[in-house]
Amino acid sequence: MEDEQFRAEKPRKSLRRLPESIQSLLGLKAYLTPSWVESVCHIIKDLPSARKIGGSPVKISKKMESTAWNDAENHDSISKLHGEIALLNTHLNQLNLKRRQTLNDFLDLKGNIRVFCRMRPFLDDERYYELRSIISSDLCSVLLKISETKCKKYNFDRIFHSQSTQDEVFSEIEPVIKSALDGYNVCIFAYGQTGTGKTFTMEGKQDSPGIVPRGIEALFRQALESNLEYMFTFSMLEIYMGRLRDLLVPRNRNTRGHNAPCLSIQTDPSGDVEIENLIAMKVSDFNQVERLYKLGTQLRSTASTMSNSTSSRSHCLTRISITCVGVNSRRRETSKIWMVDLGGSERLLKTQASGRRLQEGKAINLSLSALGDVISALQSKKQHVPYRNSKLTQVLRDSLGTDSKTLMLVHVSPKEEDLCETICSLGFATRVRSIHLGCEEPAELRAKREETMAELQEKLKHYESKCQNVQNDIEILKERFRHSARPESQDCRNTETSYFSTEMMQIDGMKNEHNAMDLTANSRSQPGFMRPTFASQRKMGMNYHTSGMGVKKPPLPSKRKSSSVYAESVTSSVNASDFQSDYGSECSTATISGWKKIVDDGSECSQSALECEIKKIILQDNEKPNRGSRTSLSCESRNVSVKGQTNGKDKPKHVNIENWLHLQTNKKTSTSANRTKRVLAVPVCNGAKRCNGQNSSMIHKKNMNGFRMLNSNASVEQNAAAAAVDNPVSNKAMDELPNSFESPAMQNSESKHHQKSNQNQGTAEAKHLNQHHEELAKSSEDEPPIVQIERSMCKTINSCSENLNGSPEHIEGVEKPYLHLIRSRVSLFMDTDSPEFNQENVASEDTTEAVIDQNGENPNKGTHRGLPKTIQILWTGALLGLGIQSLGYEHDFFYGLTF
Ligand SMILES: Nc1ncnc2c1ncn2[C@@H]1O[C@H](COP(=O)(O)OP(=O)(O)OP(=O)(O)O)[C@@H](O)[C@H]1O
Repeated sequence: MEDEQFRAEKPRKSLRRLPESIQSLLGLKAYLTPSWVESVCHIIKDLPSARKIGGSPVKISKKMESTAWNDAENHDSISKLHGEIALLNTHLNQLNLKRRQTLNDFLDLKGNIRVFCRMRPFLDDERYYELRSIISSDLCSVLLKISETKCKKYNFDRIFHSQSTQDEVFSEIEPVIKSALDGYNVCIFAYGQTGTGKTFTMEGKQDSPGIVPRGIEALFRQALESNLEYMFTFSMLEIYMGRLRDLLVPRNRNTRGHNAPCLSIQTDPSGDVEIENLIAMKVSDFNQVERLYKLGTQLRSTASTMSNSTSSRSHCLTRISITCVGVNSRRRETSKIWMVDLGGSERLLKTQASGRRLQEGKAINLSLSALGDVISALQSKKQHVPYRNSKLTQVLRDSLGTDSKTLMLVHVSPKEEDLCETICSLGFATRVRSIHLGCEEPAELRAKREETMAELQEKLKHYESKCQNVQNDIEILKERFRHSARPESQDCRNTETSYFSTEMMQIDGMKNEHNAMDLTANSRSQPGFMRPTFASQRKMGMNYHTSGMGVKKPPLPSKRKSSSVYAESVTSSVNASDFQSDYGSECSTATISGWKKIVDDGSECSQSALECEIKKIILQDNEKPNRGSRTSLSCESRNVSVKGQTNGKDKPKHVNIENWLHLQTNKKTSTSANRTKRVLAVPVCNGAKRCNGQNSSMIHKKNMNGFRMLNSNASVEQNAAAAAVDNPVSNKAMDELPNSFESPAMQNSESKHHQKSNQNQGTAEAKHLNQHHEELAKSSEDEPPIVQIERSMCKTINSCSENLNGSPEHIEGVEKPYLHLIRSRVSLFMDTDSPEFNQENVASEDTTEAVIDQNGENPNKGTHRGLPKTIQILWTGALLGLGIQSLGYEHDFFYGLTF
């Protein structure tokens, strides 16, 4: 019996171990012959399953049995948990739908366009006036003391008196922020006279943050609490004197702002507005937004006025776009919140502004008036809404209307001397409310409305707490799920990609940048008439950042792109390291229809998606959205995009905001260096001494050459700037550079500072320059002969130039007349022949432009044109002569020539 049992056990044991043995042997397969490996593989394939050996079920050991049982149990519990989570999610979605509906009803009753009034307190230096405040208020009305005997009452949706806190103000704002998450466009304005606290309300102070930081914080918090996955992008722009300017791109004064891509407003047939070329940075936490916002506010146009030392001279618009795909109950797939700090309204007669301040004031007043017209038309449900009357209303077109929520905070000053402005502001508010004095809502109706609103508010609270409870349950289940799930399933979960790829938005910027560079490069190789005009270059952002050369270029997008070109640009992935771009374009509304198509099939784009880069649709190859799987993904992947900020595994591949901010900081610090670029065409490169001579025009040309050779080197720019200090022409050019944005005071101080530092650096930099020439010459061994000739010539010129004062006639074996010839030749090489200097030539286009700017014509024009041909002819002739001589035909040749 025992023997039988032993015999029966033995093969079973060895059979059980067989797969393990073979597997371990397979580990050594690198060392075994291929035929052996093949035969072993066949054995594995032919091996009967563990359960059936010899036609009858094999007895499974207790341990295996219990493991299998555990596995099955585990599997059951996991699938049960999965089911429960899915069920709760469905329930949560239903609750959310009800909550959304209730909130919307509540806001509808409150009014989709509401006007609040905020009274500024007396500031420390105004305490003297305190007793003579002209304004008093209750909850919904303001009483303005016009004279000793006359008062005027203005009604609002809510009044914030002078002691109201930022918290109180935000309590009215918070519901509309929720509404934005639900897919409604929201617009919040701060309106008022200069110095009445608009920026204080919107931005706030460190200890009392305003609507923008609170709103953004609330957005992220609410997104976190929700079971949906959101993607946020941040943009900031200003409207200054009727022009749009991206506040996330520092302007370059030297190119008159031409390096920044032109922002243009696009509206699609459905009425959605997009701003072409506006940067939309993907943000996933409050910190990122805060830093971007700081960058934007630093770049905003402000100036000191009689009323406010840091008066905003433009309208500052902050936009948060919220995208949530696959939730049908949401009003829109992408909604946006605009938070607008309007420029201060002012009575120009009173401020006695002149010049630029006057123009700014006029522009602000005009656009405010247009805004008033639009809101008033919307309130009174007019057929025609005059959106087109100003840039401000064009930009906000889709966020001002019955389908969106608009809040306006009108700010007033309590000072008696500001009475006229206060009357104007309150008059504006009345017009915006479209409720004429005496035509207020009857008390009975109002009471009924308030009653319904209170009911809705209760209902809303109920739904919110229910949603919160369900959300908590889901979290608990998820936690259990995480614990009980096996590593494989966790791996599976980890590989689930978030719908919103981390690169999504920023990469488009890169692509746009690359395309822009590509266009620039291509356009250079095209004949002049085929190149895009300057205006169209700006529109495409082509002349922005020509410095980022050497980047692999995608195909040139044509004006009317074929769908295949677009599909390529949409789906190709971009390396993190490629991120050199610092701007991107936002999808214009023309592309929206195309976008939807791409989201569906990931490869096609309709013809309507032309003229601008598709920003939102650029996904990694492996991250094409799968709409069908959205519901299941949303639950888990939310951790990646919103919650999992600290999750190492889910870290974004690009720290784009870091890059961006770094780039912007660099750009800001290099603004002065850029400025010198524009005067680089002006004399002196090799030492400031040479500038003083009377041959300034000749030296001018020489230094153009020197600059081109080393243009990319920052020290050269400084050197040239140092040289420019000695040259009155260049200084004049520098001072005369038009600056449509910065205040003259700023320009002067910057310019002075710059000149001073350059003077100090001049001599040292000149030495450095020469050293650099030497280094370049040393590193030229592997170069083509033509480049080597250039280098040796440059070297000679430099050494000649250094000795110019000591030995004017004959230097290092080069006679002075030939020196100019060599220089001219070098310049020719650099202009046309040497591929090495192409980049520098690109950058030096500005230089030429600067020279044209100063003198009205290009001094280089025609100077060298005839010379190369003459030299070439002479050189060819000499070679020919030598050849003929060596052949012994010189007599015949010259004899023939005489005839
Ligand atoms: N509610 C308030 N509580 C305390 N200080 C306030 C309040 N409102 C405004 N201030 C102060 O008043 C001054 C002017 O405010 P602010 O710069 O916000 O005005 P503004 O309307 O934005 O002006 P401008 O239109 O010229 O930009 C600031 O010093 C600000 O701190």
